[in-house]
Amino acid sequence: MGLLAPASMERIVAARRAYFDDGREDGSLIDPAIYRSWSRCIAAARSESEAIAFEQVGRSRLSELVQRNRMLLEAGTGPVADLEKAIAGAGYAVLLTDSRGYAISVGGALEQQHPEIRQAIRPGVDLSEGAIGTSAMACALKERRPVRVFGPEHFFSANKLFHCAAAPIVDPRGGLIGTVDITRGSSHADFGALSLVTRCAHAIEYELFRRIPARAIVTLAWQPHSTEPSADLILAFGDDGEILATNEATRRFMGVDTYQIGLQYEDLFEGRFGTTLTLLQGARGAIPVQLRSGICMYASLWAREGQGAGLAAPAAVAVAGAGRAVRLKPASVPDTTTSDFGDGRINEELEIGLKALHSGLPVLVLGETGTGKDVVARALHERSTRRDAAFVAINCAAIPESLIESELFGYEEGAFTGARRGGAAGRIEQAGGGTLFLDEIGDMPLHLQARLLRVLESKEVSRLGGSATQRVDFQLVCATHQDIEQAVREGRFRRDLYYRINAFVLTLSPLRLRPHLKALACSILAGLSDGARSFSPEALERLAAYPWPGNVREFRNAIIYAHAIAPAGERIGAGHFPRSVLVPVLPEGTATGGGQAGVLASLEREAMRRALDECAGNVRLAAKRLGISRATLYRRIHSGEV
Ligand SMILES: Nc1ncnc2c1ncn2[C@@H]1O[C@H](COP(=O)(O)OP(=O)(O)OP(=O)(O)O)[C@@H](O)[C@H]1O
Repeated sequence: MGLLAPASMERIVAARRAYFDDGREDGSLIDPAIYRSWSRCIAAARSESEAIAFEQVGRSRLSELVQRNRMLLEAGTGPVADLEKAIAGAGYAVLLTDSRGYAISVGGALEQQHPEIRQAIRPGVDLSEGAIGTSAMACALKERRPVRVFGPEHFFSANKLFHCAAAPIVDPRGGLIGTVDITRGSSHADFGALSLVTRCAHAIEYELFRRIPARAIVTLAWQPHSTEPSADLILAFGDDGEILATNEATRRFMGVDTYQIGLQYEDLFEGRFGTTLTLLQGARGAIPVQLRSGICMYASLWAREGQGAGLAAPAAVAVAGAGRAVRLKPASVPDTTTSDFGDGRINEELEIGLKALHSGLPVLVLGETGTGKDVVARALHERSTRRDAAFVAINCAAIPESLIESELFGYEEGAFTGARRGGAAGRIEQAGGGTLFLDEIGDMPLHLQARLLRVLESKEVSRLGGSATQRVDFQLVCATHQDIEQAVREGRFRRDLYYRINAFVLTLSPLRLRPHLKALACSILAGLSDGARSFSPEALERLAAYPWPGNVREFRNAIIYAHAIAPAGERIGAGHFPRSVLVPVLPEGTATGGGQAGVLASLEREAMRRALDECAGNVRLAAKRLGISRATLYRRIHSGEV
């Protein structure tokens, strides 16, 4: 059917009779979506000659509808006004419906419509298939695609006056949230109606994208110079490269349920998120990126109002009232400068860690992946006397071994092929006066461990290819998820360096062993919603019952997800969490081994099975989603536990 000119009304009327009298279908004349709708109406024992009442909900239901769909209404304001302007001369009324088919905003050329149409197009009228039979909005909602419905294509003869076209509106997480529809009493020269509603729906979807508290919104295109966002794939990334949202085109193109929690940049692209982001920030236009499937595309930062280029600066933007943008605290990064870290024991240890740093001793932070080692390192810096100087973080596992030496120690001009003219300072030099954070120090190559030890002991650094030394003064924080004592025993980590960096060890326990999960959940939610939202008691119970193999990272992502999908103004309930979190809570002692440990083990197995299920058996993706290593997941599968 697509965007063809309307078929003549007589032929449509004849095709309708052929269906109603003999069940014959003509898919070349009538959209199969309409046949499917007719068949549902017949199955519901409706008769085409029934009278239809376009009933409006009462005032309090209407204000509830408006409140529940506030986000859609706000995002729709601009695009709908543009659409109304574009079609003012063509006599169309324009309306938005919610996901159930209730009209939530109406406008356009209402006064030009027949009284029957005006009666239907009022806010709060139920325009779902169950109420008014086949219509463009009902078909668009059912089929998740734009649909046009001419007069006699409506199931009820009483609606043959209406000629309408509607397109579904999908939110950035893939949820169907409503439709935009144009309706009028004449079918004359209806070219372009479908295309117009489709463009308006896309414009609303882009508006919704703008409101995501993302670290970066990236568009992908085939050519380096594409400027038309509607042709692009769009992805929103969180601070750690987690995928917060994608548009429908991306979901279809990537063939993955990208709005499911847990997918990271690295699951879809070659290379690391941090590196790509740095390149994007430095680039004037698009940069080439490679998908894991081998396909090459061009990525650009999506410029958003009031922001440079697709970067949600340190502060995120949310919307208050009628489209007014307000600044919030960073969406996901805890406020590390306050004394409350969401956990009493960690707060106390941080205080001791600070004293160690102030006495010139290093701090070593240990913990499983995602427990917050990076956050703790930053908190130490921000609360220390050196907070006004640089915080220089280097991830020893992320930098190729061939580059780590020059990264850390810097180099002189001519030190190696490609060395910059004038040389470059290393990260250690850059940390002068401030804090050097060596993340994943357990992965540092042995030969560099010796050099690092010399720097720590002498407080002097010499650049690669140079002989001069320079005094450096920094406070040192290191972190690793490795069992570093084991690494020392196995000779993978130098014992002398270990003793040099472990003056004070701050161990972050896995989330499943922390007693204050609910308080942490509330503090993360307060940061996201500026204190405006809360959890239901069941939601808090569910959070406390899940084993969180991905630790705070997975926990925080689940809360961001629930905050995004729970309707505005509603408390966050257990049902708003991602599927993987909704594991059944087993009564104590029912799992193998009995007792709390047995229950935890059983929940862990359940979480692993679910993750494997949701990732269609892809162990790499499932391990990533769970925040555990691939080797661990393979081991659990092969041992028959999962
Ligand atoms: N106390 C906290 N409150 C809110 N969010 C937190 C807290 N601790 C950690 N997070 C969040 O959890 C995520 C993981 O934290 P972080 O990167 O510090 O963990 P990590 O232990 O360094 O992980 P990895 O070993 O994988 O690098 C981050 O997005 C961080 O913002």
